[in-house]
Amino acid sequence: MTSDLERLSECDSIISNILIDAVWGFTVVKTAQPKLDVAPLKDFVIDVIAQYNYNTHKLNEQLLSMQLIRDYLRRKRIVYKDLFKQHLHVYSLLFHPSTPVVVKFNSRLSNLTQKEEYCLIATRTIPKNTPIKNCLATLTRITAKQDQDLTDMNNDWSVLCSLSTGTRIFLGPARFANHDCDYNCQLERNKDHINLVTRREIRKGDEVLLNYGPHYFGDKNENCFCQTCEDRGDGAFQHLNKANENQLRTRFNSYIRSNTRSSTNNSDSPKSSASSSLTPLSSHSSLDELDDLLCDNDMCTSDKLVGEKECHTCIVHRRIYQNTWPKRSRLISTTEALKEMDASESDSSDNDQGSDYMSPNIQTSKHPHIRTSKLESLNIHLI
Ligand SMILES: C[S@@+](CC[C@H](N)C(=O)[O-])C[C@H]1O[C@@H](n2cnc3c(N)ncnc32)[C@H](O)[C@@H]1O
Repeated sequence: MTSDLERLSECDSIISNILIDAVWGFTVVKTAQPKLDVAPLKDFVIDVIAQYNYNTHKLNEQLLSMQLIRDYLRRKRIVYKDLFKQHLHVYSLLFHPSTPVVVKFNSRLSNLTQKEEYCLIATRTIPKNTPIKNCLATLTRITAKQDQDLTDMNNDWSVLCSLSTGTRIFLGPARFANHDCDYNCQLERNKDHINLVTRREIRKGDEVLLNYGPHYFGDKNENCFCQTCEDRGDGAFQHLNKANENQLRTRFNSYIRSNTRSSTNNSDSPKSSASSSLTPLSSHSSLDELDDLLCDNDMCTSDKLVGEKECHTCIVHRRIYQNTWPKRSRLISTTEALKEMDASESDSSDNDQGSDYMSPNIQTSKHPHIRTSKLESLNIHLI
């Protein structure tokens, strides 16, 4: 019988493959994990996200109506279909214009672990003690045997948390939070999901970081590669200095091997081109600098013009949000724009969207009957 964990991990792989890998050109789903052939559909997926990113329910409807997904779900039991829909929603929320984090490639950690590592980066400042909006995970209980198997497999998408109710695993976008001994977030459970909640203010450009526990990376985290350990000469850095980076890698890899029953597959090794072409995240020294960058890919810096020189991340981001990375605009229908106008007239205090909705490019020529000046004041991009 299929367990909760097997169902959730399959959903997570299929959905990550569609909504992260196909869209951004990443490889968060490794070769051994289940996936569908979404490559031919990636433009369709990006277009659908561009059209419905502000309305997650509609976005899900559109994604679920894709033939590939319908064919895939047709063979599945109802319990799986329901889980898939719920988990799809959790991932679709990442694209909402009000979501304050993005999944990014992390070249620093990839260089150290010699695996392809991703992370969560804040795209705006998030105050202390605040749940990170739309960055959730789904919890599932696991048995002691599954716990052991996952530890043996050193599964990247899993962080185990021993709660009073037993061992559980969380899957969903929050799983991209890496560990740092000086973490800025913690997991908190709400009714259906778990949230990442800030322990201190997280500033725009900062990585969202969790504490996986004191012995996740070996005894007293002696194999931890976090920035804090590097700064303090602790964890994996305690006996070695920067000149011994190769030793560090060898040490981490032998730690991985000693915890791995089945051998890791080829896709676990970092993309050589990606790791060399990406600027380490720590290079964002000032907050304002992030506004000037198109993204954290050094092929795409502020001294280059937008357009043909944009990198893949920027091109896709612009297609989805009509804006430069990491700014998000809304792309909504005229009906909805009018509804928003009425709503804003009746409730001018609703400022939830803040200054992150930035789209001055209202296509008024297509919609001459719309009250343009009001729409402009709402910063709404019409379709
Ligand atoms: C839950 S995942 C976090 C997301 C992961 N970077 C990814 O791309 O899927 C846990 C994995 O991230 C990496 N990782 C996270 N924090 C780390 C740290 N402080 N030191 C070493 N590896 C870390 C390890 O490869 C670990 O197995």
